[in-house]
Amino acid sequence: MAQADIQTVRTSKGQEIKVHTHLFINNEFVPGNGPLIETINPATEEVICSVHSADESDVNAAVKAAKTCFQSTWRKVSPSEKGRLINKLADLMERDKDEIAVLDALDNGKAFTVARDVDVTDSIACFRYFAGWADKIHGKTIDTTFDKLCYTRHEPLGVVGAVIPWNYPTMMAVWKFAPALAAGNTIVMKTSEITPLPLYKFAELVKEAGFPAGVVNIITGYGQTTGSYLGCHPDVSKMAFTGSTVTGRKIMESSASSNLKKLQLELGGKSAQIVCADADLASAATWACGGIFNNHGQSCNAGSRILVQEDVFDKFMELFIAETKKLVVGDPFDEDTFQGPQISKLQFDKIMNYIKIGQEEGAVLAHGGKRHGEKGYYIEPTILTHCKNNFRVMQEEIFGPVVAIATFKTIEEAIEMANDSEYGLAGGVYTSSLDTAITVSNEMQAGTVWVNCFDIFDQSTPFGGYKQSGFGKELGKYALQEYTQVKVVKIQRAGL
Ligand SMILES: NC(=O)C1=CN([C@@H]2O[C@H](COP(=O)(O)OP(=O)(O)OC[C@H]3O[C@@H](n4cnc5c(N)ncnc54)[C@H](O)[C@@H]3O)[C@@H](O)[C@H]2O)C=CC1
Ligand code: BAL
Repeated sequence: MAQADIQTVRTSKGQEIKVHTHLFINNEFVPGNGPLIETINPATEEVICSVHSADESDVNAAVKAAKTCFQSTWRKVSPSEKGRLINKLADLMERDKDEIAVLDALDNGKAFTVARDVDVTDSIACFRYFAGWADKIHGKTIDTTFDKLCYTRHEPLGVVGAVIPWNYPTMMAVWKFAPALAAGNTIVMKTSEITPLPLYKFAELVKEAGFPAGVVNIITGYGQTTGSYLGCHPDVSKMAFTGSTVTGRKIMESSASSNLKKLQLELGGKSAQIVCADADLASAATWACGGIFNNHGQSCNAGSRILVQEDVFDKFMELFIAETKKLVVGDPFDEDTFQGPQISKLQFDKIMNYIKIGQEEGAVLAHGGKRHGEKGYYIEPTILTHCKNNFRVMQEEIFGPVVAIATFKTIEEAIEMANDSEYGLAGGVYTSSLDTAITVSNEMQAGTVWVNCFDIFDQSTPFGGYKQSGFGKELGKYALQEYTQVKVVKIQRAGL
């Protein structure tokens, strides 16, 4: 398994970056004992480099570092100092924004401009938001009887384990790091084995910012081994997970069979975008197009079902197809690229198969449907119309640039169709009626509802699912509850 830590990687434009490929434990880059994992450039199908992975002994070492640091150091660091360190990390990310974005784009295939201006920019804002919370987390006194003093303390959990997916390699990590650290926890993060590179750059910045050794530990490896060791570890107090519903269940099983660790699961989705006849259709077409095709359709909240009121179906489709035709598919490092390749051959094949399944079920292929180019896992933005809600393409998460469109007659019918799903992550409604907007927002079984917009995030607003899209909230003040536990202290006053 001997491989030097630092490897040089190259973009399609000839830019060279040096990256760490060893595990980051206790503020040091150390070789892993698991198998070397090749990470593939989805735009070229070629190997970028190999990274070390963590076996059980490495996971144990990372958890031990996090536990020791929590007990001996981190819990004694003042909240304002924690906030200062988190802000410092945000400053360093700002300085090295382009380099992190290059690694996000190279490893994941997303457009470099999107990685820089959305993923990394929003991640920096997320750190700054939670840095501000670090010294504002506190309990309260509760009056009970005259002879007692009662108060609550919002205490950290200890060692947090985190497992993240490949669709937002930097942002999904930061959504967990920021509240976990602000609330006073230490953390062991397992990156996706498919996109390990950006977080090793980030690890360098953790050390440079001056975090004590062991506060942040970053490892990679396969889910069924490395991820499972972390999920089963008795010294991990909580697992924060983003990924598939199938894996979410496994993480629950790991918790149940080990120490009943607290869980936060952000899982799959099949979010509906409802287009009402009274909507501004041009605006709806623009938002709905981004709502499904942003990040190549590889978002848990992707608006992958569009429900259109039947009177305006033809007009909406004309506008929606025109918007879709504007999307530039190509090399992630071209300035005007909107959509790069899908993440892997596995995902490419899965998505192409769904396009076939949809047509076999009776959907009409209104746009796209084919591979784009000859090299790389590129798929044309694809529109399937005349779908019924029981079609597999309307019920199953495709996680690609494929939208399934159906029509409805009444708002009640649209709400019923939107809610006829095992998922409940998000949804949207386009209407000019305030009353319809409120009715649909109230009735939709989803953790986020967008009105006359879609896929808008802010670090101050919570995000998380209903039903089989998981539980627990990321972002906003709500996220702090996920990383703290409440203790009540009851003091008997002497002589009373
Ligand atoms: N909600 C979301 O943001 C995401 C949803 N997905 C969905 O999942 C499908 C499959 O994609 P995958 O990459 O296979 O997702 P996945 O859920 O298997 O992988 C996500 C992460 O979980 C880890 N993992 C896998 N098994 C584990 C286990 N037993 N214990 C602990 N960690 C484990 C993986 O190593 C990775 O880091 C996609 O087609 C998509 O539908 C995938 C990625 C993100
Ligand atoms: N769109 C950000 C959340 C996610 O897809 O995982």
